[in-house]
Amino acid sequence: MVNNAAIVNEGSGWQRVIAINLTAVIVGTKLAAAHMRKDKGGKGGRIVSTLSVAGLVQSHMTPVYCATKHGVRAYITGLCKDPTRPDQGIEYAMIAPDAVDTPMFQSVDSNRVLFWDELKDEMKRRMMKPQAVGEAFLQLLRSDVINGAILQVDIQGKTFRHMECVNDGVTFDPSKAF
Ligand SMILES: NC(=O)C1=CN([C@@H]2O[C@H](COP(=O)(O)OP(=O)(O)OC[C@H]3O[C@@H](n4cnc5c(N)ncnc54)[C@H](O)[C@@H]3O)[C@@H](O)[C@H]2O)C=CC1
Ligand SMILES: CC/C=C\CC(=O)/C=C/C=C\C=C\C=C\[C@@H](O)[C@@H](O)C/C=C\CCC(=O)O
Repeated sequence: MVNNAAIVNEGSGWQRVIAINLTAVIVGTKLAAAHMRKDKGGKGGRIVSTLSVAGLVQSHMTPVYCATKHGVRAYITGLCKDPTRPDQGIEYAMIAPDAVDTPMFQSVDSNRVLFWDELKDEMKRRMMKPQAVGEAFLQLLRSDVINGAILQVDIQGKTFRHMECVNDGVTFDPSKAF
């Protein structure tokens, strides 16, 4: 199961950002986990949530959006560390891209993102094609164990992090995960 839907809007209507980016992730994850857990008759599985670099840093450009992505990281980290998780047979991981050339990015303007006029050139310089994120996603799924992984994707390449955001280089070491 993938939690991917999100919006960005720092203007009026910011409450909806919390509803979609954070509340809906919690609701969806609860529903999926209840269906998937092996100890309750399910088949187990993986739940991957699309974070953002905004879930790893604090940005004055998108403070509400950042708060939701940090919230997702905290929530998923908690599930990842649940001592009953191995019996449930569910793994949790996240992918954290930098700017990507999608309708979300293309629709950004100074009503939705703060300081956009000053920062847009820097963000556009860092922008990736969606394929880069798709390839990273597949790389994540090919790993034997993914519980605890955050795969950061940016124009420098890919970096695996563990839930505490310790940079461990490009190889995910499951022994350091939870
Ligand atoms: N585009 C970017 O620069 C970056 C995007 N992300 C994340 O990637 C994920 C995908 O975003 P993009 O593809 O860029 O955006 P997008 O705007 O192109 O796609 C978002 C999708 O979410 C859906 N959605 C929005 N609200 C919904 C709702 N209430 N119910 C059901 N579906 C809803 C939209 O219909 C759309 O298909 C998001 O979690 C976003 O935060 C992360 C880092 C950078
Ligand atoms: C604006 C694009 C909309 C949505 C995509 C998304 O996920 C939002 C990201 C928002 C903020 C990301 C900030 C990342 C910051 C760090 O990488 C800094 O090193 C970047 C330096 C300058 C950018 C401006 C800032 O930090 O506010």
